[in-house]
Order: sequence, then structure tokens, then C-alpha cells
Amino acid sequence: MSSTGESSSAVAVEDLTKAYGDTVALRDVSLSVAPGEFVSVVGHSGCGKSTLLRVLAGLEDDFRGTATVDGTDVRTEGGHRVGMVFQEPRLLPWKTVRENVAVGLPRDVDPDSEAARERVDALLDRVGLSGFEDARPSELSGGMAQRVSLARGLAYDPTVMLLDEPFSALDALTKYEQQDFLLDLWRDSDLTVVLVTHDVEEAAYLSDRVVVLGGQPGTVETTVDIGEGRPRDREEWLVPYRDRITTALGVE
Ligand SMILES: Nc1ncnc2c1ncn2[C@@H]1O[C@H](COP(=O)(O)OP(=O)(O)OP(=O)(O)O)[C@@H](O)[C@H]1O
Repeated sequence: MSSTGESSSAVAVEDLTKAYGDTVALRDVSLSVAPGEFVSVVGHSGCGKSTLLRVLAGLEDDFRGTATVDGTDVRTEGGHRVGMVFQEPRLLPWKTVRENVAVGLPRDVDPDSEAARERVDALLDRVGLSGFEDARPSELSGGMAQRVSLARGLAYDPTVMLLDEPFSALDALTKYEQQDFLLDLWRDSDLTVVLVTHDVEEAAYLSDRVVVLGGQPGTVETTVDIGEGRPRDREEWLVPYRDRITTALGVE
């Protein structure tokens, strides 16, 4: 890949192959995500979706090919600014909401400083949780807990947000609310989003583009362009995109 290509993409993956021992999770995967783009990655269980996010988050250093965020190799320690949100909020139950978000602050920020407190409280305001700063995770609903984990991911001031099935543990109504919440947050920011999901409708509803991974090891089957038009209808509008994605997945 040319250096120009790397620097103009928020995320650039070229010929990525990742194995865990004898298990090859991803083979020759290439994809790029433009700054500010919202891209979803869908695929059957075990096709390497989480592995792809782990590579982008800098959590894996043993792979072949290249993976960059904002033109910087993901293996460069502290070199790229990504935030990560998982399926479960993974909050520390003994810490308050404010303290949980502060866990995500960069290492050079003193979490006890006034500046850190202001930054965390501003983030909690941004995710609609003002007034819950001193609450414990056990006092929150599932959707609220997931927004705390989003705020924790944002605390690092990321350019790229990686989300690994963040809504799959929520009931349908809460899931819709949180999806719209994420869209609003993304629209009001410069964030690039890479969302992993096996919910095809979620991918079509939220994304500019959907990358379909398939097989074991996972490879890119196809990419479906959804476009930028929003707001979207969850019913008829979704159907043709959903059908194209499910066809690519080999689902009837
Ligand atoms: N730490 C690990 N050690 C060994 N094998 C692993 C590890 N993590 C993932 N794998 C294997 O790599 C493959 C891809 O796993 P991965 O979790 O990335 O898939 P996925 O598409 O995210 O699946 P799911 O949708 O079920 O979460 C699977 O065969 C899995 O068993």
C-alpha cells in the first residue's frame, strides 16, 4: 500500500492474516475506512470479526500484513487513538460511574485532577448521563451501562471508535434507542466508527458501508454500499440492503 493511501484512510488493513496457533482466524483481509465514515463488519460466528477489531485496537501484535489507524501501524505503542466498546459494558462494580469513565483517560492525565473530572463529566453529559456521576453500575439499566462504557471509550479522545456487538445483549426497544443514540453521537463528532455485529438490519440501518466477512478463516466476501442518507426507515427502506447482505452471507 502506498503511504498516501495509508494517511488518507482512518483505518487501512492490507492482506491481514491472523492465526492463533493452528487456527487461522483471518486470511488476506483488506479494507479501508475513510475518516468520519461509519462501517459495519458482519459475518457468521467464528469468521474473525472480533479478531479484526482486536488487531485494530492494538491488542494483537502477531499477524501478517499491515493494519494502520490514521496512517500509524497499530503495533506502535500509544501511537494511535482508538476507543473500544464491547458487548458487555465491563464496568468495575466497586467504582462510581465517574471513576469507571476515568479508567479510559490517557495515561498522562491525572485521574484525580480537576481537569480530568471536568473532562469525564463533560463526557457523561455527552452520553446523556449527567446526574449519574456518583451512581454505581448496579444502579444503571443495561442501556445506561453501555453508554458509560461508550463514555469510557471516548475518554481517550479517539479518532476511531471500535464497537464489538455493543447492542446484542440489550432488549429490542433499548437496542433501537441506543442505535439512534450512537448515530447522533457519531454525527455530532469527527469520529470514524467500525462496528462489528451479526445483526444485518442493525448494520444496514447504521452504516455508510457494510463489509461482509465469510468463511473460516474469514475473508472479505463483499462490501455493500448503503450511502449517507439518514434518517432511515427501519422497515421497507432496509429490505433491499438486508437482502443483499444476507445473500452475501449465504442465508435464505
Ligand atoms: N484467543 C484465541 N485463541 C485461540 N483461538 C481463537 C482466539 N480468539 C479467537 N480464536 C479463534 O479464531 C476464530 C475467529 O474468532 P473471532 O472471535 O474473531 O470470531 P467472531 O466472528 O468474532 O465470532 P463471534 O461472532 O462468535 O464472536 C475462531 O475460530 C476462534 O475460535
